[in-house]
Amino acid sequence: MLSMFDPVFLGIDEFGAPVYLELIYRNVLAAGEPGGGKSGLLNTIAAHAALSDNTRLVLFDGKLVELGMWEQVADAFVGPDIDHALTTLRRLQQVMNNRYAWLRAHGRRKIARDDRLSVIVAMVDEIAYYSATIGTEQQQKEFAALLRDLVARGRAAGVIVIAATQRPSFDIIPTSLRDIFGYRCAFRCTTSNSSNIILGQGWAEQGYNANDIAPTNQGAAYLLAEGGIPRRVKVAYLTDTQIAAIADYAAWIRRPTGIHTPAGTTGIATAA
Ligand SMILES: Nc1ncnc2c1ncn2[C@@H]1O[C@H](COP(=O)(O)OP(=O)(O)OP(=O)(O)O)[C@@H](O)[C@H]1O
Repeated sequence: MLSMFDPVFLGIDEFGAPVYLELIYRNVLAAGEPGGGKSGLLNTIAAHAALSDNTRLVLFDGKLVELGMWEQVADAFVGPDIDHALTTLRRLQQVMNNRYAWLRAHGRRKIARDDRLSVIVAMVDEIAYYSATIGTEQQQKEFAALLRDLVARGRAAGVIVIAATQRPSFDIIPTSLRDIFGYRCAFRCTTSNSSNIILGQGWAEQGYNANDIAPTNQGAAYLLAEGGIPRRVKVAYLTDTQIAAIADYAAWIRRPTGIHTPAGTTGIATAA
């Protein structure tokens, strides 16, 4: 089986060579204008996660349909409900805290493949929906604070955050949040400033400008990995039929195994 400890196939670079991401111990921020291809990236990562051993998905999708096809393999699927989103994030925070207590007790700093602790992949499509659109201001602030905490502290505890937004502005992605994402992926942006908000100040002026991506080139993006130089990529795209087939197969390989008996019976056959 695949594992989240293995590199995740993302797509191809401008020379047609495959691009892989080491997602374990890292987070991904994807942003760009509507229709740029962010959901394609999320679905490609979700497919790897769904097919991965010992991996749990926690999905936040205000539109229901972007990540909806993975619901059957997700531990939690949060739709347009801020209370559900907050409860789920608080639970993730608790899991993260418990894991840090466990790591400390074992004199360790981060989880490893052999620990057999599950990797938790939390995906949010779209950040702004929960942090600026639904709910009260206090709920939105709590959502932003919990998400930031997961991004900042989750990595070593095996919690990976993949978050997307079509609003690359300072109110949705403040610099302090952006900078703690190990990978940033800028799909087509309407302005150079938006591109800089995703990748970092100054990249557009050096020629790495997501505003230059043609509107017809969906799935094309600049990918920046920690400390590197943005790289032009074309993200792999799964059609709805392919996603449905992968999700079905993932549900099958994740099915409960062993012998189950109906409630109230012993499961031992008795002579008539
Ligand atoms: N990598 C790709 N290769 C080819 N076509 C793509 C690719 N990514 C996206 N597309 C096309 O662009 C359309 C919009 O893509 P997608 O839904 O991923 O954009 P988005 O950025 O998530 O939009 P939104 O912000 O509205 O959710 C898709 O329906 C598909 O037709």
